Amino acid sequence: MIRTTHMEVFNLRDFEDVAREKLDPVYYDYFASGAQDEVTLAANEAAFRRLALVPRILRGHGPPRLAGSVLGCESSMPVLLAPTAFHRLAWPSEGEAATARAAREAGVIMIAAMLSTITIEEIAAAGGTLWFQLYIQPDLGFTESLVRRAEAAGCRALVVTVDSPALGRNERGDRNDFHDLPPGIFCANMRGSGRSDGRNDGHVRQVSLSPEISWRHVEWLRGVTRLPILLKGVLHPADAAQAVSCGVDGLIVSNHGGRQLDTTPATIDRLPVIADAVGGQVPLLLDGGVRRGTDVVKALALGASAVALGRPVLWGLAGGGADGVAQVLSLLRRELENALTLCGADSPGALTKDQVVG
Ligand SMILES: Cc1cc2nc3c(=O)[nH]c(=O)nc-3n(C[C@H](O)[C@H](O)[C@H](O)COP(=O)(O)O)c2cc1C
Ligand SMILES: CCCCCCC(=O)C(=O)O
Repeated sequence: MIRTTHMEVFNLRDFEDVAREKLDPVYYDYFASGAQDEVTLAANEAAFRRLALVPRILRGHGPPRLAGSVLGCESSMPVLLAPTAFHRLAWPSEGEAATARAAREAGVIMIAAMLSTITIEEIAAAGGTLWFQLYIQPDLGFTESLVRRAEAAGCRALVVTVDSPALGRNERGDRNDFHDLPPGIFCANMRGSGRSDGRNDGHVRQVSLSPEISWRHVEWLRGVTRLPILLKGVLHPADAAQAVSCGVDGLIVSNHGGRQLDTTPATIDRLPVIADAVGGQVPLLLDGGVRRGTDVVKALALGASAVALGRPVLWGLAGGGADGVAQVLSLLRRELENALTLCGADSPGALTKDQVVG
């Protein structure tokens, strides 16, 4: 159990307090913040609190089974690690390698961020099942070289982030004048060769979040890889339907943890309309504000195959490296098991949408 001078952790929120105590305040703000007024950041958690769970009774079964698979990848519970950038700001010695080790030991899928601070090959050396998150770069030759590296490293799916035609306006970052990584920490995957402009020093300014990225690029990507492709950042049912028509294999209902367009709705509030639009043709995942086993249960009941965790993983990492992340995952697993049991469900698939009321 991670303990600091005056804190013990009993749940995922407690880890934020530990991390705040340990982190440089500028890095804490980078991890914790949302865009502008942070309306969406707050809405994600508030929406989970607003929804109520209706248990079913007298089901007479054993302990719930949490294990299952998503897009052919086994997972010990329906929880993935969402892609988050710059893990060496939280755990300088190892960064993403510590996160990957904890995910492997917990038997869950880690979505490695393109903007990791060690390379995808180094993460793969530490990790179990990995998916690779991609911001499609206008330099398609470079983008393809990243895809080939992810494939060669053994990544089992590509997660294309589509909510970032520009960077969200982060005022905590502006106030802290935090616009680049400190010396010695880089966007490690961006340092490789293969860029048509020859720039390869891994500085954040080399990353392009471009409004030119379109469905044409998704079609292009579909043609260059056989890996399953998920789009991350889908909130509109028409986009969800178009993604399925484009041959996309899965969707992540996400508002980037409230870091991109502020005042977008909470993800859990968008899940039902997206689930209706997709009609079970591809798996749906959800992230944003998942902090409790009951949150996971609500998302599963409303149509998600699994959820992804963003900040709590960073808090665990900052608190204790791989051990801290392991503890976050183990706390959530225990809560999920308990919540499923109390809901009368022997597995995630036994939940029904009428068990969530608004
Ligand atoms: C510090 C930080 C960095 C992030 N970096 C990325 C990233 O590089 N790529 C991406 O697609 N999403 C990124 N995200 C968004 C997460 O993948 C995820 O959507 C979000 O954190 C989920 O919300 P939660 O933090 O409330 O769990 C980042 C989020 C945070 C907090
Ligand atoms: C132009 C670099 C942007 C880094 C964004 C990483 C991210 O998605 C986030 O912080 O959120």
